[in-house]
Parts: sequence; C-alpha cells; structure tokens
Amino acid sequence: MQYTEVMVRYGELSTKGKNRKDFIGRLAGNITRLLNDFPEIEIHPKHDRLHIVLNGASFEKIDNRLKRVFGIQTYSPTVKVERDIEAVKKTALELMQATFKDGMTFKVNTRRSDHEFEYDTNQMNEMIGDYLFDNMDNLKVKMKKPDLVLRIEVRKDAIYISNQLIKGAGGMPVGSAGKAVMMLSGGIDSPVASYLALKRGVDIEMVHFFSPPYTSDKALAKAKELAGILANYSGKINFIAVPFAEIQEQIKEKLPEGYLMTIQRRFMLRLADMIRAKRGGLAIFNGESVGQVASQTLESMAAINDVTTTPVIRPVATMDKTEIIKLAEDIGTFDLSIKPFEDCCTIFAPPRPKTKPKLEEARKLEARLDVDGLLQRAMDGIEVTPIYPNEKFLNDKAAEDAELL
Ligand SMILES: Nc1ncnc2c1ncn2[C@@H]1O[C@H](COP(=O)(O)OP(=O)(O)OP(=O)(O)O)[C@@H](O)[C@H]1O
Repeated sequence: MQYTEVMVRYGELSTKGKNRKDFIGRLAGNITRLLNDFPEIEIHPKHDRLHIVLNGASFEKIDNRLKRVFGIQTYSPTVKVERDIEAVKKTALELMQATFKDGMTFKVNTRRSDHEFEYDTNQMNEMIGDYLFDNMDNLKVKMKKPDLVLRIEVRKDAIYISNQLIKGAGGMPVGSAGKAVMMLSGGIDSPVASYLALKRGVDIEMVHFFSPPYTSDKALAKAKELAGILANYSGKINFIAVPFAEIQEQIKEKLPEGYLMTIQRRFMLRLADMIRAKRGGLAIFNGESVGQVASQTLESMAAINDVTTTPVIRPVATMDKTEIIKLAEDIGTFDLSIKPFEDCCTIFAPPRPKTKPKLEEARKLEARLDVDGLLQRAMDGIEVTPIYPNEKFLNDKAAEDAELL
C-alpha cells in the first residue's frame, strides 16, 4: 500500500501547556534527524498533530524507526485523496483489502473540519460502509471497539483516510527534559535504566569505567555496543570511557577488603559528577535496584551517595529483576548484556563486601588516599566517542569467544 503521509499524535505533550511548542519542536527535530536518510520526506509539526509527508518514500521502511521515538503516542499511515467521493471509495477499499483479516470487525468514522463538503459525516459513513460491503466478503460492523476503524477526515485541502492506529513509544521527546549523565556498565540493569531515562525525555551521555589491563577491549566494546542499541531510541549518544584501574589498585592496596566496593563506588560517583558538571548535565542516572546486591542496600546507597548533592536518579530502583529482564528483552539489550565479558567492578569485587557499610568509616578510610590526584588523573584520561544507532564494536570473533566462556 502506498501511503502518502503518517499522522503522528502526541503523547504527554498535550498536557504540557505553555511548553507544548518547545516539545513539539523537539519531537519534530528528533524525527527529522531519525529520517535524514530519506531526503524526500517532509516533516510538518502542527499544534495538535505532526504530519510526515512521505513524497514516495515507503512507510514500511520507516515504521520500525517511528516505534522507538519517545513523545509519540500513536501514529497512522494515511492516504491523502482529492475531495471526491469516488476517490474516497477506491482508497478506502484498497486500505481495507491491505489490512483486513478474516473475522475482523470494523466501522467507518468520518470527521469534517470543513463543513462545506457536500456530504455530512453520517452520509459519508453510510456510503463508504455500503461500498465496502458490496466489494468485500465477510465484513462485520461493530460500533464499540471494532478491530479496524476506517478514519476519514474531510479537510479544506483534501480528504485523509487511514485504518491503522499504531501504538508509539510514549514518553517525552529526548532532550525535552534536559541533559544528564548515565552510568552504563555492561550489565542488564543500566541499559534498562538508560532506556527509561530517555523515555522521560532526558538527553543522556554514557559514562563507563574500564580498567585495562584487568578488563579487556571486549568489555569496553560490549558497553559501547549497548550504547549503540540504546541510540536507536535517541539518535547519537556520546560514550565517555573513564580509566579506573589506578583507583582500584590504590584502594585494593591501601584499604581493608570490606570497604573496597563502597569506596570504589564513591570514586565512580565523584567522577560521574565531575563529568556531568563539565558537560552541563543536571543529574546522574544509574542502574541500581534496591537490595539487589551488596552495593545496593539502602545503607550502601547512603554511604556512596554521600559524595554528591547532585540528584542521583535510579529508574529501576523499585523493579524486580524479572521485570528488568523483561524490559531488557523488549528493548533489545538483554542478549548482549548477558555476554560474559568481565566488568571492572566484578574483577575487583571483594569476596565479602559489607552490606551495611558505615558512612563515617568510609570517609575515614578514604582519607588515606590521594583522592584529588586520583580523580584528576582519571579525568585526564577520559575519552569521548559518539556512538550511532546500531553501531557495532564487537566483531564476530569476540561473539564466538563469548559463547566459549
Ligand atoms: N563499569 C561501570 N561503568 C559505569 N557504571 C557502572 C559500572 N559498573 C557499575 N556501574 C553503575 O553502578 C550500577 C550498579 O552496578 P552493579 O554492578 O552493582 O549492579 P548491577 O545490578 O549488576 O547493574 P548492571 O546490571 O547495570 O551492571 C550500575 O547499574 C551502573 O549504573
């Protein structure tokens, strides 16, 4: 079916009063960037809807991309026809034939913003309904909750016909809620937390700690590739790699084992905060979930969070592991997350980390280290890489190795 445009309905934008215009502009910009390899497509943002004029481009080719754009509630591929009842009949039949499956119920729903058109809505509904009955078998009408609603909109310039209402990703356009950093490991939880941050409109940059030579290039490549999957929901994402080995070595050498994890985490959070400040972000996101592991008890969180007053937002804090896994599967990060490349934290994890570290003790122990010097050297070593949707960093060989591990 050759559609002429896609009609996009806004999600939560409609409740945002005076910010509405900014949000619509942001969504239009995000969609424009997402479809920039289709030069023929035009984007027309309007107050109540956004129109993607296809100019010959195929709807099927952009459908999967649109599903991942936050800020879209629903969308409908649509055919624009001239204001002529015969043209409406012909297109309505084509649309129904393309989408109707045996046993489905339907109804015709006409709306007019132009009341001068020669037929009113009831007449249109009847005429088109009758025409479809005459030309298709097994059609069944249902007024309440039919499977298909054939929508006909009569406007001044033309008539618009559609019969699919596709669910969008919801949420708010990425960037509309401002900038933040996301602490991205190679695990299951932080990619899900990233997705949820993006869904609320937060423009995130990924901060990833890695520890060569204790962690391999593959572990770094895996985290980058996860960022590539998440970039499907946002467009380009900056990936900031932070060297962490010196800090871990110092902590291991100078501090008692029970506090290794707490103090490593305090360093991570400090560095994330320094990067945030440098890059103009307002908050830090991470993938912690209450009670999941030793570093995620409330006592641990309090002892770690002590190093900053910046909001630390934990989108998966109250989710069960099974719920997080389900979402990881849905967004396409799970299979990569479970590939067993070592993370810097697992390598330096003490066998028995304190589940209830004491804040005062953590502060006191840490004072044995050259905190500022360690932080500065890590900051001097950061590397920023822009990552694009679906960009690959692990080659097939690495994937094979993962199977063998
Ligand atoms: N190497 C890392 N780089 C950046 N952030 C990290 C790193 N390791 C851990 N984090 C951050 O700390 C959070 C908690 O990490 P931890 O390893 O304790 O838990 P997790 O439940 O395994 O999380 P994940 O599944 O995201 O790795 C992560 O979700 C992530 O936000």
